[in-house]
Amino acid sequence: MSLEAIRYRRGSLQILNQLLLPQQSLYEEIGSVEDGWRAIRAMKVRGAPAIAIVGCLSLAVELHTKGNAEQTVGSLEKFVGDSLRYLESARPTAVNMARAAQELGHFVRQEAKREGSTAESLRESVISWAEAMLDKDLKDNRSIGEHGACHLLQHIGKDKVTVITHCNTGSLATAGYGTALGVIRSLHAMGHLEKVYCTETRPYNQGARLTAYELKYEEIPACLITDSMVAALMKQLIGAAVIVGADRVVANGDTANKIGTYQLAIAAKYHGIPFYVAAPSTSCDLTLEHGGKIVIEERPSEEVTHINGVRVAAPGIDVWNPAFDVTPHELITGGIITEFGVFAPAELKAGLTQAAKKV
Ligand SMILES: CSC[C@H]1O[C@H](OP(=O)(O)O)[C@H](O)[C@@H]1O
Repeated sequence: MSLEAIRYRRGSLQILNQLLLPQQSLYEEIGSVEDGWRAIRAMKVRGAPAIAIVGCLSLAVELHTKGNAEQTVGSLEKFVGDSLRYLESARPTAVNMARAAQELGHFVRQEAKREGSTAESLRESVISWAEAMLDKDLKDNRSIGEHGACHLLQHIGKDKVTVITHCNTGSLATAGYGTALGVIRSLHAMGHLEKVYCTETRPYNQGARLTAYELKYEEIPACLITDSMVAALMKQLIGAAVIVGADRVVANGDTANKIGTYQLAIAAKYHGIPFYVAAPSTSCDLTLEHGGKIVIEERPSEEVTHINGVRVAAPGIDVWNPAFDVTPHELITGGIITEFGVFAPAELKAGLTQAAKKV
């Protein structure tokens, strides 16, 4: 069984504090929307899908444990709407929390208008909606794993595939199994994975601290490299592919992902290595026509100048610390792997629109 970033039962939400991994494996209670916002902002929990799931479940837990008899349908509807907008503000780039806020907000407005709706029935509906996100994300990730593994085997032309991946897109970024790491898990389970090279992913070190941890935990053949080693590695690889996750894939296929993804894509293009993005449709935002519209989160300079609280940079030096960059769709040469299948960037919008009609 893979690691659990999120532990939930009705009335209780715990998150694995990822700032402490791999040295310490400690779960923390999330008892309210405020707790959820703080944990997401501090990156105790991170990863586009996990952010949305923890955000919505923090609301579910607060509704279950602090809901009161004085609440009316109107006051509850307002509380849910205000809470969702607040949770969206924790981190702006990943679209999943914003999508969940929009969809859950629409659901609540519809439920509130329903004949016979009560505060209790509305509270129950919101909690169930949030709880359903866990199973859906896990199901989506297994489908992404299957579609991605099959596509790679058909197109890489080798019985065993070597994969380069960036950041963390596994069970620690989702409800389980992972997106890009889900494809890696599927290739490994099918006996078609040669090796995974995971980048350390400065400055938060999701690769060295989280992806390496997941891969070693499951004894998946892996090798850790620094971000600066990627091009030199690519020069010597045969039968390789790059698979990364996404925080926001927009209508033309441009993709916001962890800082460093863009240069990985440039190096892959130069070396003729197919570059894939693995993302559920919940990480796609078809309302934005291109990547120039994506807001890129900038984080505290201490994340660059310090590691585990120890200063590694000269005092007083200026720092630029964007958490993400945008990879243009032209560099996503392998395709975009979703739970509905693998799409070329130009096919994504039509493919997801068509798939959504069948759901
Ligand atoms: C399946 S997670 C997608 C995405 O989220 C990560 O960012 P962060 O660790 O800052 O939340 C990274 O960009 C992953 O690729």
